[in-house]
Amino acid sequence: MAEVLTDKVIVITGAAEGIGYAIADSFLEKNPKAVIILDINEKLGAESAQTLNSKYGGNKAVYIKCDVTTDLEAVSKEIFDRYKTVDVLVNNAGITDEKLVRKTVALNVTAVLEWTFKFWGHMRKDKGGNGGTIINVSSICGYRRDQFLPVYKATKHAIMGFTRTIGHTFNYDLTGVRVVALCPGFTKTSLASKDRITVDPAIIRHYINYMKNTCPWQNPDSVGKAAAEVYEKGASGTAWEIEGGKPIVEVP
Ligand SMILES: NC(=O)c1ccc[n+]([C@@H]2O[C@H](COP(=O)([O-])OP(=O)(O)OC[C@H]3O[C@@H](n4cnc5c(N)ncnc54)[C@H](O)[C@@H]3O)[C@@H](O)[C@H]2O)c1
Ligand SMILES: CCCCC[C@H](O)/C=C/[C@H]1C=CC(=O)[C@@H]1CCCCCCC(=O)O
Repeated sequence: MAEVLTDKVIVITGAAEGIGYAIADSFLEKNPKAVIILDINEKLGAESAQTLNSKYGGNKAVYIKCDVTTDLEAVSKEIFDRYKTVDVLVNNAGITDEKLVRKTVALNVTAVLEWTFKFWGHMRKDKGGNGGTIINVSSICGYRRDQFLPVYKATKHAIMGFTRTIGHTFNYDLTGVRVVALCPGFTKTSLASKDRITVDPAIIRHYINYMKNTCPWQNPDSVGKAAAEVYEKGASGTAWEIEGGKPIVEVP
């Protein structure tokens, strides 16, 4: 049976812009109780919540300033105190920076694991929780093979292994918490904009050709809609590709 977002309390990390914002927008269409936007960008976070509230009414979008690499304890406590029950967590915040290995691993991997465990603990039916869903944003870089972005690829592969294990049927049957991965292809956001390229200069020419000739780009809205579909039908431990705005496909 399809899961529904109606009346759910949803937390999305890195949702001030880009894919996280598009997921917030698409989930608000389904009439949830609240969508909590966590982001380090205070100005954009507040503006984004305001834009979404103007669009949907009801002040359901709420911005809380948060660096997911340092603020887990304080912010999760604030959320649990205020809302009592959280039904959905989307671990979306992420970066590509091939030069800052520790920062990239801290955000793309360590934070995702720690936020998952905190909310998994809160949601676990066998520990008195109500069950729930955790969506981890990986990437096509979580399973594709090419010569680019080794650091970023390592982090997104890690998210695939983690999600498939913690979301394994055994763990789902034990806890009632669903954990799934979303794997977008190239999506027009700040993360993928050329002025932020940190790729080795020796391969940059190949990278630009690759981007020009091989990459079906999509808008963040396609990923937002895909996330709602994955929420509705994705079994625990599965991963879903969304590339070029085409229909979602389960990653084998
Ligand atoms: N854009 C793509 O092509 C693409 C493709 C596949 C997967 N992804 C993944 O999607 C996710 C979102 O990427 P995007 O393209 O929307 O990026 P983006 O840069 O447009 O947005 C990322 C958001 O995360 C926030 N953020 C950064 N560090 C943070 C921190 N420490 N704590 C809290 N918030 C923080 C930023 O302020 C920003 O609002 C990432 O995990 C990325 O790896 C992106
Ligand atoms: C050198 C890059 C070649 C691209 C090959 C790679 O398989 C593709 C990666 C993008 C597709 C989905 C993503 O998450 C990825 C987002 C790409 C963002 C690129 C930003 C590069 C940077 O800022 O260092």
